[in-house]
Amino acid sequence: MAAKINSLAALVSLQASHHHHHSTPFYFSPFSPHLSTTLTSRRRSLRSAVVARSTAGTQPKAPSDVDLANVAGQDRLLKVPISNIRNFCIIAHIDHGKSTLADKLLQMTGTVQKREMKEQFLDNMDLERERGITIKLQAARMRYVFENEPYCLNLIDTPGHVDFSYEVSRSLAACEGALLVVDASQGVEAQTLANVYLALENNLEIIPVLNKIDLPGAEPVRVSQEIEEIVGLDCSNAIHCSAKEGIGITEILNAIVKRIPPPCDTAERPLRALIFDSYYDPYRGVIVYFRVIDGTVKKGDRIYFMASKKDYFADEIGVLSPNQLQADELYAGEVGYLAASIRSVADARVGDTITHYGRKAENSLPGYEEATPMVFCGLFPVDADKFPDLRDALEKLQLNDAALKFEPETSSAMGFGFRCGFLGLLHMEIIQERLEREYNLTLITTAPSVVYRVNCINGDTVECSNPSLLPEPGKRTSIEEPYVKIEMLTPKDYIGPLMELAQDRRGEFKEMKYITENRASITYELPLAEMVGDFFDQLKSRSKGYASMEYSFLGYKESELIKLDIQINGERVEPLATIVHKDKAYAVGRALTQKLKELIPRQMFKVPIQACIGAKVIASESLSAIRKDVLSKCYGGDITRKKKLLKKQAEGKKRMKAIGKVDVPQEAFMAVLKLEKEVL
Ligand SMILES: Nc1nc2c(ncn2[C@@H]2O[C@H](COP(=O)(O)OP(=O)(O)OP(=O)(O)O)[C@@H](O)[C@H]2O)c(=O)[nH]1
Repeated sequence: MAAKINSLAALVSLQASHHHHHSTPFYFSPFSPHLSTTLTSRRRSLRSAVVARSTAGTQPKAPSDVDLANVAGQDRLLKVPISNIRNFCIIAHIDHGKSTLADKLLQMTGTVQKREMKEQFLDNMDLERERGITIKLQAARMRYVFENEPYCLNLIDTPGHVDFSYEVSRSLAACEGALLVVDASQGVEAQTLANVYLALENNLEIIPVLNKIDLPGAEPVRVSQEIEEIVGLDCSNAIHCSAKEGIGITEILNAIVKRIPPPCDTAERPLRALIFDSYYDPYRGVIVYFRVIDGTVKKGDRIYFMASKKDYFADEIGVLSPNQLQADELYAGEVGYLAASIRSVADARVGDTITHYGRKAENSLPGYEEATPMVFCGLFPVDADKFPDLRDALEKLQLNDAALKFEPETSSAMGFGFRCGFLGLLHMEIIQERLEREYNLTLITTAPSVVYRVNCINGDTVECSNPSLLPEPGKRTSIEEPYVKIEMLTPKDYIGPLMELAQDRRGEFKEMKYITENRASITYELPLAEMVGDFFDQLKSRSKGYASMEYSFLGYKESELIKLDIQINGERVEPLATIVHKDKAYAVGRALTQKLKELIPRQMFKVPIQACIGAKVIASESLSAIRKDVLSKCYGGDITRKKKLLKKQAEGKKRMKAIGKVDVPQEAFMAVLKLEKEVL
């Protein structure tokens, strides 16, 4: 299964994937409720199976029941005293073995069996699996007996990608401890570091785990030292394990019990439960995943969401084993789910606090944030009739994704579409792909853009994410753009090429430290817009795959930016307009016009292709005219070939956008947009 990652996906995919036979997520997809096409019909049956189970309230006949058969009734809910509850998550860099380890923990505790996991959990997240990343998170409750005492271990999963770092921080806040999994044949990576810092901020007990010790190249001692030096974490009692071979799993389970503290017993206080995930289920409304911090919540309770200020009745509550299993009541320290006929995830956002309507908590839990889109692009259906379908699809996706923003946009070239805002590039890529795959829409996507702040002469500051709406030069005094801080971790051999890359992207060098003899950390500040390119691909290729990186948002800074327009046959093509730094305008203009010349089929007349700044043409190409009919080539020839050609032409036509008199194939847009991202 080749991961279909184009440069855009990979670019920000700080951890883009090469997981061809990636094993894992054992969760079902919160992204899968709206299903279409063959790909998803399997998901539908899975989902209804799960729904049927949890609503029927019967003991489901899943393979895990064989193991749990002797654990009757309430015991299936794993009720234990709070002192025997442990809530933890796993922090790991992509590919270091988080999912393999999670699977093993579930198997060893008899929570799920191997077969069930494959069929039931692994198949659920095609999109995630292809990308080899965990997009969204869920939880699983395990029963583990240690020194004759039953324990309830709640594993809360964290998404691995920086676009979702807010979600990561909320799931960490729902735990008392974390396993820090590091590949003993690799070492600490940038992404791991970022999440370790988040865990430390949340006061989590961190258990270092060195995975893949079965590999001949494993160097657990060296990697332990690396963790001690970089993270400052005591690794004298780090656990050596092989998730694949099942070595060290019992030690990990024992360490979870012994080293991670139990939750505080605050069941008497007014209810406060932290939402760490939610997804929209078309049958039951939003399913909310939460950790009870204080108090208790019962089935039927009238609950109140403190940030969205909405109230609902909790029709159903339960635990995740990892299938949903109904319960009557959940206490402080426990992790579970609830359904309350909530119509949109916006009402039950990650990070919000659930309390009782009748006995409200005084303060909500700290850390709630509104989602702020960082990256924008225009989405237009190739077929104009599909505009209402696109709107419906976006509305449905939004039910499940409070971070997705969109508003209608009209463009003379593209017709009706939407300008959409995303948390980051991976998020954007996921939404685009779901629209195409699950809703069968063929879309033209404009180049992703960041949000610029334009200071106008009249004193106003306007936010602009759409290059074609940038106020005229005469009306503005300056433009500010968002900056990020990036930290790259790399073997010392690649320091040069990576610094060159950052410098090319208008990066400002901040610092370099050797973290071990052979590895360095390099910090730069650079414009976010420069990362909305093939930055990550470049980082990987220039370091032969060895470097990793992490970025965080810094704030806005003034830059010398201008708008670059493209004209085809004298007509401005708005979707191809971009905002570029003035020093790059010529190079970008030249590259774009050349690429367009290659991609636009020749017409019956001569077509000039130009790049302009205002009225000034800075690069220009021209497409010469053709006269010959395409069919003349096989005139008198074989009729099936002729039919094929005609059919191909007709198909090509559908995917064309008329720019004035010129038909521009969608491929040209795509290629140019990609190029823009690369050159910019
Ligand atoms: N040799 C060896 N390979 C392992 C071990 N654990 C995991 N792997 C392999 O490493 C690769 C990545 O493992 P995953 O568990 O998918 O990694 P992950 O960190 O969960 O990655 P994401 O889910 O994509 O974030 C897979 O090919 C695993 O089979 C191990 O202990 N030894």
